[in-house]
Amino acid sequence: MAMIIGLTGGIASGKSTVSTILKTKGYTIIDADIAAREVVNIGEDAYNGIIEAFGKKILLEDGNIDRKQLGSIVFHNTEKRLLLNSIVHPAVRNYMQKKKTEAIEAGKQTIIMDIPLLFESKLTYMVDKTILVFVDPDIQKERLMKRNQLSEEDAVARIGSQMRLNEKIQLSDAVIDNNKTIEETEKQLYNIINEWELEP
Ligand SMILES: CC(C)(COP(=O)(O)OP(=O)(O)OC[C@H]1O[C@@H](n2cnc3c(N)ncnc32)[C@H](O)[C@@H]1O)[C@@H](O)C(=O)NCCC(=O)NCCS
Ligand SMILES: Nc1ncnc2c1ncn2[C@@H]1O[C@H](COP(=O)(O)OP(=O)(O)OP(=O)(O)O)[C@@H](O)[C@H]1O
Repeated sequence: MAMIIGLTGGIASGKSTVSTILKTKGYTIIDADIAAREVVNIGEDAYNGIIEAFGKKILLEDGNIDRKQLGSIVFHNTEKRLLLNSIVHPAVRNYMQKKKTEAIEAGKQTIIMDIPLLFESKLTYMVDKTILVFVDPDIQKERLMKRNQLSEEDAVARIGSQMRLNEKIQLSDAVIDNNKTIEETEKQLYNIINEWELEP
């Protein structure tokens, strides 16, 4: 029976950093952010839904969604963010479920589902256990600003749109403190893998 692990954490907390380590160890990763990009490709259902809801003004010259523009709208307007979620999340759930079934049929013993909004979107029914990657708020903001070239205001708006860290810590089966070096993070990850006897 495959063990399904939910990997989550606030924006820029280090989920992709941890999932990359897992991938190099041969684990199967199903990434919700990739799913959310796939389902809004030109011609996909969510693509048409976004244009209906936000108008063609959020398209680039080549017809693709202008992510920067859409992000600047939804992270400063809760109603618009929830509207976007209502369009994209059902398609993301279907995509993730399909990939999970494929991985189980392929005989994978452990499947990692990297889902930023695992708790916010109440998706814990999809997984057996959860790992939370966390950082202190000031480090999170600094890393997000640096990685995405965001202003402090935009970084704070994105961080503020997600569940509070202490709530997520309560809900998680294991936590990884990603405030220090990546080597330190790796050690905590290996402890969890050994304790839970996770095989790829
Ligand atoms: C708003 C969009 C266009 C911004 O795109 P952009 O390329 O700037 O960000 P990207 O998609 O890489 O997301 C980066 C991070 O932002 C956070 N985030 C993204 N969407 C949301 C959201 N609706 N609510 C809260 N946080 C979010 C997550 O931590 C995510 O890992 C895009 O994030 C999007 O379509 N969001 C809606 C779908 C969604 O909720 N994705 C999150 C994972 S399911
Ligand atoms: N321990 C660390 N020390 C220094 N920088 C780090 C560390 N962990 C992650 N980073 C950097 O912080 C940024 C955010 O990390 P990462 O992209 O893994 O977060 P994430 O949780 O996947 O973000 P998102 O919510 O956007 O998916 C990246 O630029 C990454 O290189």
